[in-house]
Amino acid sequence: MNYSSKESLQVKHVGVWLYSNSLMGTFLSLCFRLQYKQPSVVSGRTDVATVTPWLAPVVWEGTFEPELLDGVYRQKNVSIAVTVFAVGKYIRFLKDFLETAEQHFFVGFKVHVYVFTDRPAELPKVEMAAGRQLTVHPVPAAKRWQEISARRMEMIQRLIEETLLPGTDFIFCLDVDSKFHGRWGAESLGSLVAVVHPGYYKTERGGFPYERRPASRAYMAPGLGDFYYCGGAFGGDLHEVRLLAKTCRENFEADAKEGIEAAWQEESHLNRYMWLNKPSKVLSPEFLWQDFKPREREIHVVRFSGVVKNYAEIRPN
Ligand SMILES: CC(=O)N[C@H]1[C@@H](OP(=O)(O)OP(=O)(O)OC[C@H]2O[C@@H](n3ccc(=O)[nH]c3=O)[C@H](O)[C@@H]2O)O[C@H](CO)[C@H](O)[C@@H]1O
Ligand SMILES: [Mn+2]
Repeated sequence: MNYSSKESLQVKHVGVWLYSNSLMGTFLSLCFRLQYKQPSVVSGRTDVATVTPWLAPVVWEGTFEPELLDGVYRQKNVSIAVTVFAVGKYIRFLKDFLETAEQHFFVGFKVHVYVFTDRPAELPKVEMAAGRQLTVHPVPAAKRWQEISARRMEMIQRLIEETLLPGTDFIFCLDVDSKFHGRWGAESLGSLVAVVHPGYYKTERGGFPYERRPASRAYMAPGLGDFYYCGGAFGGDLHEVRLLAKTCRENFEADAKEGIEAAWQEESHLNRYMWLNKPSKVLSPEFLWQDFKPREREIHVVRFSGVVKNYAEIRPN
């Protein structure tokens, strides 16, 4: 072909413009390297809902291309923080949690795990891949498990404000009494991310274990509610999660001053928050299953699951 000098200048300008646009650059370079199934707007999973009424994706196996997503976010060099609390006897769950995270959680990404524990001497030794690290934050022991679970919000808020901002892109806050069994990667990233609780994803909203006393700041009136989200896994970008943690913590403390503790502590406050501030991405119960529950038809992959435990033996009260 014979371009005139004017034409070739235009072609060059278009090229420069494309490559100066980082997102476009990402997609162009991915297109050259990646082979994946052609997306379709008329076929896909039909056994589950893949979008909420406020147009947030609901993430299920079969709704995303793992390689494509990893490629998009790896080029952005994103960093991910994880908080996990292992207070009292719950330190026993940490080894499996960390080992399985190495196998399945954001493999190949920059991951920094923050462990909050009163037993730093009992920290398990787990080898971590390059780009992954762990920091221990000592916390006091507690007399009541409700206190531990509720105090998490305060510590997450402080960690974000004092250590993570600015510099870290995303954070996930996870229960320790759980293991990873399958991929948990870039498909989970979003500004405010909630996980649908595995125990209530087919329940009518009237049956959700929300806080039902109007005196509590976690109150949910009958007839309201989207999904029942779990307290054992949530996340998002640092600003959104800071606001969530701060709000839940303030509401929890204001309730406590009036002698009221929500039915499921911070989980109740989180549910109230997510009702008022809709999550930008909803993760299906694949992202927090429970080992004691038989696998259901629509669960094609269990990514993360709570282990069976003897509450009376491991909790302080
Ligand atoms: C699947 C799920 O969503 N689980 C939620 C549910 O819990 P679970 O029954 O799974 O609660 P849990 O006993 O796992 O406690 C929540 C978390 O608090 C920490 N911990 C608790 C007790 C203790 O002695 N030491 C300690 O470190 C630990 O990280 C644990 O994973 O209800 C709790 C009530 O508030 C929380 O909302 C949990 O997130
Ligand atoms: Mn748990």
